[in-house]
Amino acid sequence: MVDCCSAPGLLPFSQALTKMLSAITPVTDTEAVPLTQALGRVLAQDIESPVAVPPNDNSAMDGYAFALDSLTAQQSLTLVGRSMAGQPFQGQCQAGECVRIMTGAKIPEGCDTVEMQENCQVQGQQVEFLAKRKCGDNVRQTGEDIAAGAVVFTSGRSLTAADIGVLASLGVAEVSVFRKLKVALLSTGDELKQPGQSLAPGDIYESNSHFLTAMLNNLGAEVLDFGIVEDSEQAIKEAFIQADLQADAVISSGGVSVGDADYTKKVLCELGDINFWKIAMKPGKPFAFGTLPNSYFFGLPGNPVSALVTAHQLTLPALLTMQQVRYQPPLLLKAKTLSVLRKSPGRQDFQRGIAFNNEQGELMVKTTGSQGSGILTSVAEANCYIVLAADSGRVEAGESVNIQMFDKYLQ
Ligand SMILES: Nc1nc2c(c(=O)[nH]1)N[C@H]1C(S)=C(S)[C@@H](COP(=O)(O)OP(=O)(O)OC[C@H]3O[C@@H](n4cnc5c(N)ncnc54)[C@H](O)[C@@H]3O)O[C@H]1N2
Ligand code: MOO
Repeated sequence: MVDCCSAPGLLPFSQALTKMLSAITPVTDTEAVPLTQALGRVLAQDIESPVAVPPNDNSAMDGYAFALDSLTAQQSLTLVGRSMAGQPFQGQCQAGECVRIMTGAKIPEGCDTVEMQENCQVQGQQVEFLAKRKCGDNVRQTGEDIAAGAVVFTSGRSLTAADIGVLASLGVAEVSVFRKLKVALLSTGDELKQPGQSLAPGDIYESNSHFLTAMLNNLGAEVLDFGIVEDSEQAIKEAFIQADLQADAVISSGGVSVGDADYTKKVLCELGDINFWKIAMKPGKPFAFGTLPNSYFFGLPGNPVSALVTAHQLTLPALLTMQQVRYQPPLLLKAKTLSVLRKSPGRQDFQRGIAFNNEQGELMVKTTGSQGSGILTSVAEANCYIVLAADSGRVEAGESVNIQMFDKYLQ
């Protein structure tokens, strides 16, 4: 732990992230939820498939099922019955015979191949096959998606819409998930008013808790809104104590810099510990991370873009780790920049960009314009970060840069 009153140098972004994630102990309590409530929840069990998917060999086409051996002998087979999805053919298909079959219907005993009806000519009970087929054509094999007993998902997976479909296909009706995180939000600043209130001279509307609530909703956390806290040491202390009693994580914004009304770090030091403060990133330099007696503490800078970027790049991975989700570094893509990107060496930049394909199909990126920490529209207009290494300087148009596409938490 650093002494909060000392002035440490700027911690490189990747070191800050590693330090923070390694300090976190995840929640362990679990609960059972039905599939309808499982989206975005984190699995607390491995899922072993109780069945094969599909459970039977079945047809991929509407047409006729037969044994390929029959067809090599003659091009025309005798129709002996019908197999529908949910109403399989009951008998045994013999050599020289075929069965009318619909997509998804069970392949009859004695058949191994299906021909689509467009390649068949039917006259009475005789079906003529017009094309050549290989054994197994148009047959979906038992267990070709999932074998019975296979481990489909492991604990720590955040469930997506597709995952919920897969679980349903296994017949799983309810899953064990880790409990939701309780996250307290508070915004410090005498100048802040909530939307809907009127502004006095010098006031501004409070925006940080609003996008943070939206991001936390996307994460599936329970938000405890502690509202606006005045710029006084006592008020901030009382709010931190209350928030810490109720939440797993406390997120504040504002008051982490060096101004006369910046009490966040001081109070954190009195009540708990600062793990680190000040990161070599732009925006977001004065981000602070630490612990309160019962919770983790994330001190976001007040500037809205700085608060949003640090919440997304640092607090979110920490919350996911608390929630037992395995950390996966974001995917970086190479894009050619259309714009000149101004940058001075020293901090890792998370500039906001718009990625697109040009007429040649190349991945391009352009800046959203002014990158000031108060220009929140620079994030709203963007679909990606342009990530520039701490030691890099200005980037010329036409150069290749790393971009990180925005993920579901920002959408
Ligand atoms: N002398 C120095 N001054 C500053 C430094 C520095 O190193 N030395 N760092 C700058 C950087 S970088 C940032 S980022 C900011 C962070 O300051 P604070 O975290 O103390 O934030 P505040 O001063 O409270 O507010 C900054 C700015 O953001 C507005 N704000 C605050 N909360 C909200 C909210 N919930 N919704 C909307 N807007 C909010 C506030 O009105 C200010 O305009 O410090 C620099 N200064
Ligand atoms: O870190 Mo501040 O976010 O540069 O404005």
